[in-house]
Amino acid sequence: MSDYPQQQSLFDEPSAPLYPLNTIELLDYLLEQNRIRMVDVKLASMLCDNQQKEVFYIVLLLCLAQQSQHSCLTLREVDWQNPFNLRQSDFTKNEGNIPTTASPFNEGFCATDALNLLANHNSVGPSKPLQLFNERLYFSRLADYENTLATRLLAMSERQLNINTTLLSELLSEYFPANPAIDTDWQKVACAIAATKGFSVITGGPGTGKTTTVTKLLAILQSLYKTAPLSIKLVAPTGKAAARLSESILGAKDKLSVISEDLKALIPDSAQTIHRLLGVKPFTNKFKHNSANPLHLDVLIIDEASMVDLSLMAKLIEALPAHARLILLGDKDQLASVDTGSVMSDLCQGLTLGKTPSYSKARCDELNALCFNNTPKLVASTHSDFKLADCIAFLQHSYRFDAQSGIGQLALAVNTNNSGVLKFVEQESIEGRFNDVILDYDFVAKPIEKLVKNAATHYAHYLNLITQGASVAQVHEAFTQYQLLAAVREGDYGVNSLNSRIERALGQQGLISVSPNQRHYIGMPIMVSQNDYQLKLFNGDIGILMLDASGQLKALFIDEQGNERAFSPARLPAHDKVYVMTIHKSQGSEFSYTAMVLPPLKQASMGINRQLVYTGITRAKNTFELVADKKVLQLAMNKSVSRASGLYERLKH
Ligand SMILES: Nc1ncnc2c1ncn2[C@@H]1O[C@H](COP(=O)(O)OP(=O)(O)OP(=O)(O)O)[C@@H](O)[C@H]1O
Repeated sequence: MSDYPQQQSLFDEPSAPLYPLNTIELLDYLLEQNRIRMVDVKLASMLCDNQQKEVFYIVLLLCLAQQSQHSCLTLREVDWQNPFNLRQSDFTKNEGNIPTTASPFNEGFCATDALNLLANHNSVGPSKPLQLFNERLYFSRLADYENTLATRLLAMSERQLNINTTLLSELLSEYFPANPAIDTDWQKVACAIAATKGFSVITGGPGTGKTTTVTKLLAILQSLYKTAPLSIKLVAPTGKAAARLSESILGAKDKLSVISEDLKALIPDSAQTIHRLLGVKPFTNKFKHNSANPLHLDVLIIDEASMVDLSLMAKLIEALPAHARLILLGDKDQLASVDTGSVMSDLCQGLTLGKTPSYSKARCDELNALCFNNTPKLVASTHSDFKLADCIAFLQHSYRFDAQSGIGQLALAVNTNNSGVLKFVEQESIEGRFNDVILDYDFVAKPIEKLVKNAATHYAHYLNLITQGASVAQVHEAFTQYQLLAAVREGDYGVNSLNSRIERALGQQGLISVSPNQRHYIGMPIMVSQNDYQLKLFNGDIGILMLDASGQLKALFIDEQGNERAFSPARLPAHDKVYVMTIHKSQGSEFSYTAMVLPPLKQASMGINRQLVYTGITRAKNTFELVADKKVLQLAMNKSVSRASGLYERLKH
C-alpha cells in the first residue's frame, strides 16, 4: 500500500501560500472558527506543493470529508461556490476577520475543472499520496483499503464451490419446513445464498432471525462437509457484541430440535472480538494475522458488521486464507462505524423493505430450485449492475416483535420515515395496547427531573445487589437491564450533564457514596473510551467498581467468554461513568429497558438523524421510552445520512 506524508513532517514550517487576499481571509476565518485544523492546512500546502490554490483547497475539503468519516471526497457533490458551507451569519458577524467570499474557487469552477487539475497533479496517482477513482478523491491509504476489499470480496464471491446441491436442497427442506403462513421463507433463501457463495451478507432488522438463520446455516454446512468438519469462527466488533452473539447462538442451538448432539458440537457458540482473532501487535495498528500469516479457519462469521470500519474490514479480509468463506451479519440501517467508511450499507445499497433484492435470472432459478422445488417464488425484476447482488440476503419479517409490540413498529416508522405508522404507534401507546413503548413528548414541562428520577430508580436495583454481596455476574446482569441513552454529549440533555445529575440523585438517596476528592467509588459504572492492548480492555467495555475479597476497590469486567476480570482503578485506560451513554456507544448492546433522550430543537440540527434514532430504539428488548420534542423526532426521521465511498462503484459491472 502506498504511503502518504507522515504527520511529523507537517509541523515543519510551511512556506506561506501566495494566494489572493480574499482566499487568505477565508482561510484565516476557517481556522479562527475551528472549521479547519492547522495540521490540515500544512498537509494541503505540502501536497499541493504551493503550485495551485485550487488543489490546496480541494485537499482541505478532503481532510474535512475524512474527519466526517467519509472515505473520499465526491467531487460532483461539492458546492464549488460555497464549499465550506458558510452561512449568511458568517458574513454578518461583528467580530473577527470576516471573509469577503465564501469560495476560494473562481466563478464557474466545477467538478470537471477539479478533475482536470487533479488528474495532472504530482501528488495524485498510483503510489502517490492522493488517488482518483470515479470522480472521487482519496487519501491513498483509504483508496487502497477499498480496492483490497472490493478485489477480495469479488474473488470470494466468484469462487466455485464444490457443493452437493441435492443434499443442500434436502437439508434446506429439513431445517425450513414449508409453512403455509409464510409466502417466501427469506431465512431459507438466506441459507441457500450463504451456502452457495464464498462471500455473503445476511442483513435484517432486529429480531428478523439473523442468528437463527446463521445457526441453521452452520449446521447445514457441517452436514455438507461431514467427512472433514469445517473450522468456524464467530467474531463481533466489540466485546459486548461478541458476548451477545455467543448468547444468541447458544439459544438458537438449544431451539434446534432437528439436529443431533454431534452436529451441535460442531457449531461454535463462543464468539470473540475481531481484534482478538487478528491478534493485536501492541503499540501499532498492525495485526499478527495478515496476508503473510493468514488465519486458520474455513468459515468466518462477522456479526454487527455495520460497526466495522473500512480499514479493519480490509485488514480482516486480507488475513483470510484463500479458501475461506465470509458471512457478514448485521442491520444495514444502523449507524455506520465510528471510524471511516460504511462497508455494510455500501454492500446493501438498494435493498427496500417489501421488495425482492435484485438477483440475476440465473440466481433466481438456482435459489428457486434449491428452496422451492423450482416454483418461481423469486423473480428477477430490476437488473442490477452490482456484482455482489447475488450474495446479499435480506430478512424482513421480525419474529421478536409481534403485532402487539410497539418497539418494532416504532423502529419501522423511524426507519422508513413513515409518519402514518408513527401516529399509529402513538395512538396504540396512549390507549395502552402498545405497553412496551412510552413516548414522552412533553418537552415543555422540563422532563429532566422525571428522567433523572426514573434512571435513579432503575439503577437502585444493581446498587442494592452490590450491597447484598451478589456476584459480579449478577451485578452486571442487573446493570444491563436498564440503560439511558443520549444523542449528544453537551447541554442539559447530553451525556455529561445527565451523568452528573443521576450520580447526584443516587448519592442523595444514599445508594452511592461519592467523595469530592475521589474519582472512583463503589457502584460506579464505567465505560472504557480508549483501547488498551496490554490490558486487553477496549473502547466500549463496561466495568462496575466493587470491593474485591481483600476489600480493595476494583473495576470488574466480564469478558465475552463470561470470565471476570478485575483491575485496580489506577491502571484503567481512559474511561467515563456510564449511567448514561451515547447512542453511538450503545451499538452492539441490548437492554431490557432502554430510555432515550433527544436534545431540544435548538441543539438538534447537528448530528441527529434517522440512523441514530433507529439504532437507539432497536437497543430495547422489552421496553422503550423516548423523551424528546416531537419536532426533533420528526427532524431526525426526515434526515438520513450517508457516507461518501467508492466501494459500491468498484463492485459494479
Ligand atoms: N423462523 C422463525 N420462526 C419462529 N421464531 C423465530 C424464527 N426465526 C427467529 N425466531 C425467533 O425470533 C427471535 C429473534 O431471532 P434472532 O435472535 O435469530 O434474530 P436476530 O435478527 O439475530 O436478532 P437481533 O440481532 O436483533 O438480536 C428469537 O427468539 C428466535 O427464536
